[in-house]
Formats: sequence, C-alpha cells, structure tokens
Amino acid sequence: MAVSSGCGAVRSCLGVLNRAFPLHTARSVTDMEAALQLVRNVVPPLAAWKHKGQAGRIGVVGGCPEYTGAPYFAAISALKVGADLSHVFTTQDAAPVIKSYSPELIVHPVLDSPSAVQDVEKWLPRLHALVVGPGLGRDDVLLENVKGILEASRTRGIPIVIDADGLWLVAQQPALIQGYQKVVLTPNHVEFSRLAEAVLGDPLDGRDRYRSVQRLSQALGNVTVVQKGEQDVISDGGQALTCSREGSGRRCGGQGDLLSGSLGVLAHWALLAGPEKTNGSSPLLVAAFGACALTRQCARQAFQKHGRATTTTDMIRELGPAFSRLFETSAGADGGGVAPTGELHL
Ligand SMILES: NC(=O)C1=CN([C@@H]2O[C@H](COP(=O)(O)OP(=O)(O)OC[C@H]3O[C@@H](n4cnc5c(N)ncnc54)[C@H](OP(=O)(O)O)[C@@H]3O)[C@@H](O)[C@H]2O)[C@@H](O)CC1
Ligand SMILES: Nc1ncnc2c1ncn2[C@@H]1O[C@H](COP(=O)(O)OP(=O)(O)OP(=O)(O)O)[C@@H](O)[C@H]1O
Ligand SMILES: [Mg+2]
Repeated sequence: MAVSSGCGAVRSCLGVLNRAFPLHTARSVTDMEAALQLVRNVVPPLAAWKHKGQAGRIGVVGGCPEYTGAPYFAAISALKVGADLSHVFTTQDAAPVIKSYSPELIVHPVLDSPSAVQDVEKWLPRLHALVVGPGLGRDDVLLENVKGILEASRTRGIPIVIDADGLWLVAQQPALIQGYQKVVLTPNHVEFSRLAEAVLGDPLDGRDRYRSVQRLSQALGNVTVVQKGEQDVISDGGQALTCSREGSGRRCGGQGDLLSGSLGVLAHWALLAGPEKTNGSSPLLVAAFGACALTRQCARQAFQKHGRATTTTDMIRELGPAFSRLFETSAGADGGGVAPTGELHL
C-alpha cells in the first residue's frame, strides 16, 4: 500500500516552526498533524516486487527467567508494525517460554552463554535495528554480554533502541553510547531520573521536562531521548517534540515494551528514508514521535473496548488498526474529533 508523501506542505510548516519558535513555545494540533505527516513519509510502501526482510529485520536483546513478557511484547510489536522478521536474543531458560508465546518469533537461547557476543554478532549483518533491554534483568554476566553486543552493534552502525534494564547498563557506563547518533533511549520516569543523576549529576527537574531531556541528550552527545510519561518528551538535544495524544488511564506493565519494539522498526524506516523525507528533522526524532503516538493510540483503542481490564496484549491487537488510522489515512491526527493531542516544540 502506498503512503502519500505530502512532504511539501510539511516542509513549509516545519520550516516556519524551525525558524520562528523557541524550544518552549507550545504549538497545537496543526503541528501534531505535521509531525504525523513526517512519520507517514518514512513508512515504506507495500509492493509485490519486495522480498521478505526488506521491510525490516529487528533484533530484541532481553528477557531472563523472571521477565519473559517484555521481550515478547517488544518483538511481536515490531512484527505487527511491519517488520518482516523479528529475532529475540535471550537466555537459555527464557527462550522456550518466549517461543511458546508465538511461532512468529525467531528465538535464540544465547544471552547467558560464554559465547553470547559472538553468537549475536553472527546475526548483526542481517539485522536492521536492535532493541536492547526489555526484560533483561540486572544479572552482571548478562549485562557484560550486552555491553559487548552494544559495542559490536555500534561498530557496525546498527540503530539501537535502549530501554528498561539496558538503560540501567547505560547509567553505569554512559560511554557505551556516548555520541552514537543512531541510538534512542526510552526511559520511563524512574529510568530517566537514574540516567540524569548518573550523567548530569542532578536529580530530575520535574518543573522543566523539556530542558531536562534536552540537557541529558546533549550531555550524551546528542543521542535521541524519549522521556515517557503523561506526555512523552523527545529530544535530540536541539529540537524537542512532545506527544500528548490521548492514550488511556491504564498503567499496566508492558506498554513501554510495545513502544520500544515499534520504535525499532520506525527507526530503521526513518533512517533509511533520510532527512529529505523528514524535512531536515532528525529521522530518529520523527521515528520516536511516531512510536509514542502509536502506543498511545493503541492504548486508547484498547481501553475503549476493554476498559479497566485492558492489558498490553489488548493493545498489541490494536497495532494494525491504530497504525492504519495514524499513518495510512489523513484523518489520524485529530484522533477522530477530540481536542488537540500533541504539541511540537522546536
Ligand atoms: N511482563 C513482563 O515481563 C514485563 C517486564 N518488565 C521488565 O521488568 C523489568 C523492570 O522494569 P520496571 O519498569 O518495572 O522497573 P523497576 O526498576 O523495577 O521499577 C519499577 C518501580 O519504579 C516505580 N515507577 C515506575 N514507573 C514510575 C513512574 N512513572 N513514576 C513513579 N514511579 C514509577 C515503581 O515504584 P513503586 O510505585 O513500587 O514505588 C515501580 O515499582 C525490566 O526488565 C522491564 O523490561 C516490564 O517491561 C513490564 C512487563
Ligand atoms: N500518565 C500517563 N498518561 C498517559 N500515557 C502514559 C502515562 N504514562 C505513560 N504513558 C504512556 O505509556 C507508554 C509507556 O510508558 P511507561 O512510562 O508506562 O513505560 P514503562 O514504565 O517503561 O513501561 P513497561 O511496563 O513496559 O516497562 C508510553 O507511550 C507513554 O506515553
Ligand atoms: Mg519499561
């Protein structure tokens, strides 16, 4: 299915914003629509001439005996957003459990092996993006292996989304990702505070989230940071975006995993499309905005059906319709007639 470009209108809209508005100036639904249009521009068309793998081969590095749900949520979300193949690199014990959730995932029981880094490295040439951290836990041996995987992936220039316990590792060793322009960090409230403390030496300044996210990004060499919360704040140290699209009041676990898996695919697509399709804005910033909007749209749709009983599995079922609504129609940005749902801070 082809996705319309619409780049001309967006270019002029964001061009004006870039020049005219300082970081803290809130914009309204028009800007939300402009940002969504940029996401639409990077979504690859579905076409008969394409072969399996071209829409994306994503690897999720995570999972341990305690947390098998998180890597599953991330990996299945990547597939449902549109990746062709989704791999999970996990521990020996967690692998059969994750495999049993879905025949669609390719699961490698290697993460606690002494040859973990080499075992994953073999696959890196075939992967377009990695999502590191969902359900990883904090075992020292696993973290050491993940450190090696991060270094090998960085050397190869593979885009990396780092979430959950991957962020714990980054807080211990920020040099691992310092200055790597193809990384996106997706901290929740607690993870952001931990990173800010480790990298900036400050506790979180809750009064000025834009500034905090921007400072963290800058201190890490302008990596892209998504601070999740009531509003998601995204920055690459220069530009900042906020996504406050209506989601739901349910705070069940796993929604961040859905976001990180979706972002793995969108990051690959956006980098492939390049800044020409994102009107000069950072492709990763646009991808992150898309993943936040999509996660919140899934939450909203799932909540409309299931209310208080909504779980992340219900949200994953909404990925197809939510994606279609946001990125394959021109009617997505108004959320079906509700009040403004997003702002752009440039
Ligand atoms: N089904 C699965 O397998 C899932 C597995 N998961 C995996 O679990 C691992 C640990 O990840 P995690 O996010 O639970 O982090 P963790 O450091 O234990 O902190 C938790 C504590 O932080 C707090 N807190 C959290 N948010 C806050 C906020 N916004 N604002 C304020 N406080 C907040 C809150 O503290 P409390 O309210 O208890 O004081 C909470 O108890 C990781 O690998 C992850 O991927 C998850 O992905 C879910 C699905
Ligand atoms: N108060 C809120 N209101 C609306 N949406 C929220 C709120 N807090 C978080 N979200 C949304 O939920 C999604 C996941 O964010 P959250 O902070 O729950 O991540 P997390 O703690 O890493 O989740 P996980 O349980 O997967 O580890 C994001 O898309 C975010 O926008
Ligand atoms: Mg999380």
